[in-house]
Amino acid sequence: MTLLPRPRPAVPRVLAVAGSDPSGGAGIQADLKSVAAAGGYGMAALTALTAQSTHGVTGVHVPPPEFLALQLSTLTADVTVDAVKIGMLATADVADVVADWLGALGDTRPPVVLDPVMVATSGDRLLDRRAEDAVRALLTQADVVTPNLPELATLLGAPVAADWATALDQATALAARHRVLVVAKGGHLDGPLAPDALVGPGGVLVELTAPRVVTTAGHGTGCSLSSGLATRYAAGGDWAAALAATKEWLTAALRAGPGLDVGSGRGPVDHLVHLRPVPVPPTGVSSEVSTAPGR
Ligand SMILES: Nc1ncnc2c1ncn2[C@@H]1O[C@H](COP(=O)(O)OP(=O)(O)OP(=O)(O)O)[C@@H](O)[C@H]1O
Ligand SMILES: Cc1ncc(COP(=O)(O)O)c(N)n1
Repeated sequence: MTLLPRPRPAVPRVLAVAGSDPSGGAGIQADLKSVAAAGGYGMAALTALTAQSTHGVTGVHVPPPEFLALQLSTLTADVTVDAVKIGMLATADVADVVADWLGALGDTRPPVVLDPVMVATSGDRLLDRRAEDAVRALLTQADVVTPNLPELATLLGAPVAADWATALDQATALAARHRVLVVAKGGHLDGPLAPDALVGPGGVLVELTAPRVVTTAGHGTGCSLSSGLATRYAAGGDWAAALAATKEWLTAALRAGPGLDVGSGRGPVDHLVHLRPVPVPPTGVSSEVSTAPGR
């Protein structure tokens, strides 16, 4: 669907449709900080509550899906939403509510970044296995999808990529199948670099490489990347530029995470690193724009 042109707001109003992480590292708590760090105004409609610490998830509570529908309709009857980030969806019924809401907006729907959260890094499931088809169906209503490597493999129905070249091939196949832009993320690979790429049906549009940060404080990087991307796109209207700026910020936030001293497990990144009194050193992120016609 071709979306109606939208004005570029000075302060984008960005809605996260996602789950709650009381430890503040992932989920809507991370989204709100990430949106603020990118200069946006953050809003949140909760899909699910988790009981969670830096050590993992001990419980998930999903409120009635109709209540999510009410959150979404009440909010959007009043507030203009400049971009949407979708995170944890928990169940097929919840995913269907989001699909119905987006469908009803038609060509007035805002740009959508879908982070297809399936399993927390701690290994705990955040999406019912039976809901995978419902998340796949949502791809047609997203502008960009930001799967990690296991999520990319699940969405495609392929084995998990063990190297970056395979990840890029899988991202291209997913982009072509669903006519969506894909951010391939190399956070789960080993090696000295953490590559990401914006990929269209014709291949890589832009590839970004950061030195891998050696840290235990990497909780919520996926949530933070997707909401930062949605916010910067709403402000600037350019996915590649939005991804590059978000990667730069996230790399600095990852480096600064241990300084927060939150929990004894996998701690959060410092979303607000640029507000700290210590100057942020150069991150070493480099980007390479492809000449291939990606989309
Ligand atoms: N150790 C690291 N050093 C630098 N960047 C990283 C590191 N780990 C992850 N990233 C970056 O963080 C973002 C999220 O990547 P990742 O592949 O970890 O996604 P994810 O699994 O969805 O995140 P999460 O762990 O929050 O679920 C990407 O931009 C990735 O390159
Ligand atoms: C509510 C919620 N949403 C998303 C994640 C994924 O983040 P991570 O993979 O870093 O655990 C999470 N742990 N909790």
